[in-house]
Amino acid sequence: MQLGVIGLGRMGQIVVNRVLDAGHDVVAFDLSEEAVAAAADAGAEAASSLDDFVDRLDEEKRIWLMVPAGDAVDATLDELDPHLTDRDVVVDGGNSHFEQSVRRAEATKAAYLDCGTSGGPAGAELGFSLMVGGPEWAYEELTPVFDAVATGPAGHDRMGPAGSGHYVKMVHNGVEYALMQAYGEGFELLANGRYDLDLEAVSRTWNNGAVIRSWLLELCEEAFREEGNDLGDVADHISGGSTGTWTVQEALEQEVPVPLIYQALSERFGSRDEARFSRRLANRLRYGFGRHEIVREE
Ligand SMILES: NC(=O)C1=CN([C@@H]2O[C@H](COP(=O)(O)OP(=O)(O)OC[C@H]3O[C@@H](n4cnc5c(N)ncnc54)[C@H](O)[C@@H]3O)[C@@H](O)[C@H]2O)C=CC1
Ligand SMILES: O=C(CO)[C@H](O)[C@H](O)COP(=O)(O)O
Repeated sequence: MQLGVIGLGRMGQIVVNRVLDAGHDVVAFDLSEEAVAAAADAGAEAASSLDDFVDRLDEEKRIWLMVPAGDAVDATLDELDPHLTDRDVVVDGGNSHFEQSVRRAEATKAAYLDCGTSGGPAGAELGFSLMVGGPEWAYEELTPVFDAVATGPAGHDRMGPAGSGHYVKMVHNGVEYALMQAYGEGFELLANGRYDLDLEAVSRTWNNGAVIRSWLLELCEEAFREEGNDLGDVADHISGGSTGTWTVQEALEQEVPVPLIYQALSERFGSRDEARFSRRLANRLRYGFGRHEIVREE
């Protein structure tokens, strides 16, 4: 089978490598010439432009987009669309908002699969978990590619119609935020608690048979091993946040309570402002109502 891949960054390069390793052919394009050269080194056919990319594809085109979510997806689809027919299949493997995916699926001539991808760059070895939405025939047509990119046949499934793949991935990310918050709070208590603990040893012990073992906990173990028990100079600042925001927005719309996910998102936003206004105001108000000493910046 032949697959065209557009977007050859951290994730797209893994898609290319895994599809090649499974014995398929890959045509690769990226705005970055270095990224295209790296894909060519791995065995892909290099495309020098989007027109060149389309020319190199078989008549029935199978295309995987792994570009940043948002404008890059629309820009790529706008350029591709004049070359597409209803026998072609386009997969968006990025973290697009599910409503954008529904809109794109309606707008493009090709069959459109929205594919939530989990596993991060660490998925290079193991393969990813893929949550796919869109037409059944297109999902079945792309199954050999999904088998290769995922951990195997059990690592992907069709969630439902257009948008459902990215919807499930959005909720996955909300859960990811809440789990990180829970581990963070537990380790913060251990770090400031009654015993002088080796947090790498705690996470290693938990990772071996404990109820709360998980990949995120393995990453906690790695973090304490590599950064030290106090996390060294790792700053109090959490970037990202868009997928968690979408999850909370959707929960509000559906009137489903998600307090843990909301709290985790809120902590993330709070971490970007070292001198939180709300904390400073509370500091001043305690003086107002109780004449508690105002703590001033040094
Ligand atoms: N990094 C991660 O852990 C995960 C990322 N994702 C999603 O996968 C998608 C890609 O992420 P990464 O690989 O991490 O990003 P990246 O920034 O490493 O790579 C993006 C690549 O797309 C290329 N690109 C941008 N606009 C383009 C265009 N118009 N035409 C052709 N190439 C273009 C860039 O040159 C770059 O090589 C994003 O939607 C991201 O949210 C999903 C799951 C995990
Ligand atoms: O999807 C992911 C992990 O599952 C990506 O790492 C993503 O970047 C996380 O989303 P955000 O930056 O919105 O927190």
